Parts: sequence; structure tokens; C-alpha cells
Amino acid sequence: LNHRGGCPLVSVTKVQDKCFNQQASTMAQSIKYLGQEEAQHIDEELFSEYGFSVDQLMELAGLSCATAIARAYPTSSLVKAKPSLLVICGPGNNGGDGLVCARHLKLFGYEPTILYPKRPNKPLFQGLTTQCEKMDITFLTEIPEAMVIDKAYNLVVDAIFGFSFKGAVREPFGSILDVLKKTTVPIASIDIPSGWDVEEGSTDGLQPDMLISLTAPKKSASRFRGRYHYLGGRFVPPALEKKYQLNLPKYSNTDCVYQLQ
Ligand SMILES: NC(=O)C1=CN([C@@H]2O[C@H](COP(=O)(O)OP(=O)(O)OC[C@H]3O[C@@H](n4cnc5c(N)ncnc54)[C@H](OP(=O)(O)O)[C@@H]3O)[C@@H](O)[C@H]2O)[C@H](O)CC1
Ligand SMILES: [K+]
Repeated sequence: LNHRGGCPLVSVTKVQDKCFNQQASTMAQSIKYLGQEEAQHIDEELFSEYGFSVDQLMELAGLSCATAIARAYPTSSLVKAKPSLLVICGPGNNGGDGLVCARHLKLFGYEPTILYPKRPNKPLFQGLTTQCEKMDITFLTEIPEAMVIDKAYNLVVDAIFGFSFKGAVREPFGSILDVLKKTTVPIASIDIPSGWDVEEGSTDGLQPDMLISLTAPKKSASRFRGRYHYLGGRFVPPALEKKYQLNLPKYSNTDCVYQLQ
């Protein structure tokens, strides 16, 4: 048996791959999927008891989203002539993650455009908006038609709602989600596919190609049927991970993302 626990040491690559995949899938299965309240408690505890600021965690969350997107959709794999992306940001911290993600994607060589229709009147979000403007990222004033999105962009980054979403979708986000449901371009959702119930998911909502779960997946992630599922937000102190029994996978070396699927 090898030192990691279980697979016989044999030289046949296929068998080794099978062992690795089995271990990876066991690891992925043991991760805790969080309910809405539990996700909010962990978030609050990080700020209150552990002394983090929102800006700090948002920067790490947004960077991990950009990193995961660059891994799943490297610029060399994009089908359009330009590495264009549309990042749609909502009114809460999920939207803030989207702004940070757009800024890092620009630094990674992509050409993001942002739609940010409802902007909180807070210095944090104003600063993040200015940073994007100063990096020559264009802001749209309204959602383009689905056909225009399909023609112009390689990918849509959905940073509309995260774990605090509740109830029926209010405007202008209902119309935006209706357009996104008609697009065929892949969608990468940050933390939760927007419009999905955080725990139950949705049968007629967005069907993103990618999901980037932050801190730990939320219960609705078990209904995700897209190609790529990454974990990001490598900032959880071990004591907090233990308290909530998160069973997070071991991130490799200095990686800020872990591919769950
Ligand atoms: N610990 C972590 O993992 C961290 C995660 N981060 C990210 O933060 C979000 C959660 O952020 P939060 O601000 O709590 O919530 P949301 O981004 O989900 O948005 C809440 C706002 O959305 C509006 N809202 C809610 N429900 C609806 C609805 N049915 N229709 C329309 N709008 C809705 C509401 O805005 P109002 O202005 O209308 O009141 C809410 O304010 C998490 O998912 C991660 O992405 C942090 O960045 C870092 C730590
Ligand atoms: K989202």
C-alpha cells in the first residue's frame, strides 16, 4: 500500500489514475455542503472573531475566481478573436467578488466588460469600481440581447447573487437572468448560480458551465450539472474549519483553487 492510504503501488498508469480519481472523489464527497444560515454564520465569524475585513476576503475570493476561470478557460482555448468576457455584478458582496475577479482577469490577459446595474453607496464598492475603470475595463449601462452576448463574449461571469439571495428575483435582475437563460455562451457562476435557492437549487434557472464555490460548497451545489466545479477562498483558519467540520480538501502547494470536478 502507498503512504497516502490505500491504493496498491503498481506500475500500470491506468490503475494509478483510477486510484487517484477514487481518492479525489472520496475527498470531494466528504466536503461539507453548507446551508444558507451556516454559510452566513461562518462569514460573520470570520469578520467578528477572526478579525478579517471584508476587503481582505473579497480580494482573495475574487482572485481565486479569476484563477479558476483562467484554468478552465485559458485564453488559448477561447473561440472568439478577442479574449472577451462579460462580468455581471450584483448589489452585494458576490458582486464585489465579481469586480475583483474582473480586475485580476484583466491582469491575466482577458478583456472583461462589466455590467453593474445596482451599486451600493459604500467606499469598498466605489473603490473596486474605480480600480476597474482605471484599468480601462468598460462598464455597460444595460444588458445586451442574448444574441449580442453570444456573438461578442467567450464567457459570462455570473457575480449577481451569492449566499444571501432569498425570495423571488427583483428587477433589474429578473430581466438580466431571463437574458442569460437565452444565451448559449458558457456561464461561470461565483459561489451560487444566481437565482438558485441557496439550498434547493432551481429546475428552470441558469445552468452554468462552471461553479466556483467559496469557502465551502453550498447545498445547491449538489444540483450543479456543469463541467467545472472549483473550490476557492483559501482563507479559512484551521480552527474554524474544525468547528464547522468543513472537511476541506488539501489545496496543492500555493494554489488558491482546488478542482472538485
Ligand atoms: N466567507 C466567504 O465565503 C466570503 C464570501 N464572499 C462573497 O459574499 C457573498 C455573500 O454576500 P452578501 O452580501 O451576503 O450577499 P449577496 O451577494 O448574495 O447579495 C445580497 C444582496 O442581493 C440582493 N438580493 C437578495 N435577494 C434578492 C432577490 N430575491 N432579488 C433581488 N435582489 C436580491 C439584496 O440587495 P438589496 O439591495 O436588494 O437589499 C442583498 O443585499 C458570497 O456568496 C460570496 O460570493 C465575500 O466576498 C468574502 C467572504
Ligand atoms: K453568483
